[in-house]
Formats: sequence, structure tokens, C-alpha cells
Amino acid sequence: MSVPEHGESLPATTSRVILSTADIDRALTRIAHEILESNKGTAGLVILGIARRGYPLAQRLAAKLEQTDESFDARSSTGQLDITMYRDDLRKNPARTPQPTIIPDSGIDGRTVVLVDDVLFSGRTIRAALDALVDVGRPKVVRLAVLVDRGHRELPIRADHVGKNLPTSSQEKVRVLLRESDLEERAENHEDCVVIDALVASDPDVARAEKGVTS
Ligand SMILES: O=P(O)(O)OC[C@H]1O[C@H](OP(=O)(O)OP(=O)(O)O)[C@H](O)[C@@H]1O
Ligand SMILES: O=c1cc[nH]c(=O)[nH]1
Repeated sequence: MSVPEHGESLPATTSRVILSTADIDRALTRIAHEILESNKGTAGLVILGIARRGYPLAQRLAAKLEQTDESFDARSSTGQLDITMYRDDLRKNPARTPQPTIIPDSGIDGRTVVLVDDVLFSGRTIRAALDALVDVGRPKVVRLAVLVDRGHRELPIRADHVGKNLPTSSQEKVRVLLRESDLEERAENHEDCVVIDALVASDPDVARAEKGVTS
């Protein structure tokens, strides 16, 4: 199976498909059921996807909630949260182009907000998202749903709903490729997929890095 490679000029990597299109769909279905159970239905639910890939995942999740509970209007209960200006590394890294923040007309005050993202890693994106939320309103409860939790947290943040817990080494990279955002990168035979990029140990640069040789 051909898997899209990432970053031509970086040390050699191998890419493996970890979740297929069907796996992703099943994970979202399970998360939707978990949300329904923990919220005892859909009353007061607002689903906010973190830009960029959290948004299409939030829309898919909301569609599944609507399928199960007709009283839930997916379109008017789903939005996007851009966290660019709330990052704690803004000074270090050049700012990326912010995406629009889209908040449902109902607002988020007193609501149960489910934040949705593709990957949970250090937790810094979610910290920024919580700051961004404060500027929008005061939810009753905030929950977190992620497609992949790859560990390596740097902050005391955990997800309430996880599609897949994926133990990784810190050298690896998890990429979520979705039909809505990654038309060119997706692996052959997959509409959507999650791939893990690992450094090739035989690559001289990697071998040197593993031995702690710095120059
Ligand atoms: O837990 P963290 O260490 O913050 O990592 C997780 C974040 O990293 C990725 O976003 P990225 O910053 O690459 O931006 P993108 O969504 O615009 O690709 C991913 O989509 C998560 O939002
Ligand atoms: O592996 C990682 C780490 C952070 N964000 C990602 O999307 N993937």
C-alpha cells in the first residue's frame, strides 16, 4: 500500500497507516455514543472543532449525533475555534494564517461545549483553546474529544473521549489525513486515514541523533 511521505528534505521516514477510513468512522460513531451517554442526550450541546482538522471531525460527529437524535440540529450546533492567537509559542514561531472562528448563533453560555481535535499531543493546543473559549463565553461544561491521543503531555490535560490511544515515541509524527482538508496527501485506497511517520533507524542522520551526536 502506498503511503504519502512527509517532508522530502528531512531525515528518511517510513509511514504506516494506523487508522483506515472505516476505523475513523467507527471511532467517531463510538465517540458520538459516548457523548450522548455522558450528556444524557443532546440538550445544550455545542460541538466546536479546533481549526484546522478538528472542524471537519466536529461536523462528522455532529452529523452522527443528529442521526441518533433528530432533535439535534447539527448545522446550528457546530462551530470552529481558531486558537492561533492564543498559542504560547507565538513569539517563537511565525504566526500561521488564522482560520475563522465560527460560533453557533446560540452562543456557548451555559452550554455543554465539546471541543474536538484530531491529535492530542503536548496539550498546548487545548490549553490555547480553553483560553480562546473564555473570550467567547462561559460554557456550563467543556469536554474534549480527540481522534488520536498519542501521549507526551506537557500540561495537565486529558481527553474525555478518545478514538484511539496510540503509544508513540517522541520522534514519531502522527498525521490525520481527511477528505475535507488533505486531498493530495491521503494514502492510496483511503478516503481518510491516520498515518504515523517514524524515522528510519538506518538513516545516518537518525543513527547519529540516537547516539546523541549533535554535529
Ligand atoms: O497537543 P499539541 O502538542 O498542541 O498538538 C496537537 C495539535 O497539533 C496539530 O495541529 P498543528 O499545530 O499542527 O496545526 P494544524 O491543525 O493547523 O495542522 C493537531 O491538529 C493538534 O491541533
Ligand atoms: O504527531 C503530532 C503531534 C502534534 N500534532 C500532530 O498533528 N501530530
